[in-house]
Amino acid sequence: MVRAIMHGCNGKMGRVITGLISEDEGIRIVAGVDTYTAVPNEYPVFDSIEKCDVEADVVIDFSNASAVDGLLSYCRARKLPVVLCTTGLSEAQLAEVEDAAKETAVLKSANMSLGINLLLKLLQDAAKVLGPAGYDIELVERHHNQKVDAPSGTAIALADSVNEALDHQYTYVYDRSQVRQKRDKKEIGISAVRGGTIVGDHEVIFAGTDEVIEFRHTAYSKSVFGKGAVEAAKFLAGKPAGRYDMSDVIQL
Ligand SMILES: NC(=O)C1=CN([C@@H]2O[C@H](COP(=O)(O)OP(=O)(O)OC[C@H]3O[C@@H](n4cnc5c(N)ncnc54)[C@H](O)[C@@H]3O)[C@@H](O)[C@H]2O)C=CC1
Ligand SMILES: O=C(O)C1=N[C@H](C(=O)O)C[C@H](O)C1
Repeated sequence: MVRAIMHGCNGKMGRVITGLISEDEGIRIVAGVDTYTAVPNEYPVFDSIEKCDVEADVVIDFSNASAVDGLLSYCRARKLPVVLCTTGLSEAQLAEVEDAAKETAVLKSANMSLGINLLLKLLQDAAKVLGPAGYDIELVERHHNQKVDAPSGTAIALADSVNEALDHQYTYVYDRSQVRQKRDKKEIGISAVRGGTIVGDHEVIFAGTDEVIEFRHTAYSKSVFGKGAVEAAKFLAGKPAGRYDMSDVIQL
């Protein structure tokens, strides 16, 4: 039985994971961490990771970018594997993730769903044909009105996947309002929509002369992320130090 610490246990995803794990015989939550502690939990909850003294095999993190530095230090010190799902990390934090992975197992993924992880792969084939053919590439993501980071981590991961297939020749443009000029051929425009309870929607558009090809993924419930995170935690427990991602967990 894998013992997990749920970091961000009282947030939207923390609650989804708590529900999923309560019905899973292969894993249990032995402790939670959240700065918001004014709700009852069925496991002990600490208001910071530093205070958590419960033995565990893995941490699942859905919290806030500001909480990730402390979490990485904690996991490094204890050689504790961590499934890092929080988005909006700075460049310095991304470098810190790579450093931490030299000392413990770190699985970082901006999106734990099967669909997005398949899309990351499919897009590379499309980009290799449509990029050189001169198709313009644009990305639109839509999320709920509680989301704090923009663009979404998934949008950046999708753009990175396309750009990797195109030998990293493209730059990303997030805002066209300050310039009066046509788009460059070698750019990927990324737009963010925020509203209501949209769970997560990503559209990748390849626009050519007289034809448009669109790839779209729509999440209808947060469970698709939760299920992937639980599978990732079971996979990562006991793994040696290193960088992992969802392609190590899901057969694609
Ligand atoms: N990788 C993926 O598949 C997915 C990633 N996410 C990302 O996960 C993160 C959390 O998403 P939600 O659960 O929707 O947000 P949320 O705001 O509902 O929950 C975050 C929780 O973290 C807690 N928190 C804040 N600072 C903390 C700290 N220092 N230590 C411990 N807990 C702290 C908050 O009190 C809150 O309960 C976001 O960055 C989001 O983009 C969300 C869904 C899927
Ligand atoms: O904040 C969210 O809700 C989500 N965040 C992730 C992201 O930024 O890509 C993944 C998912 O789309 C939901």
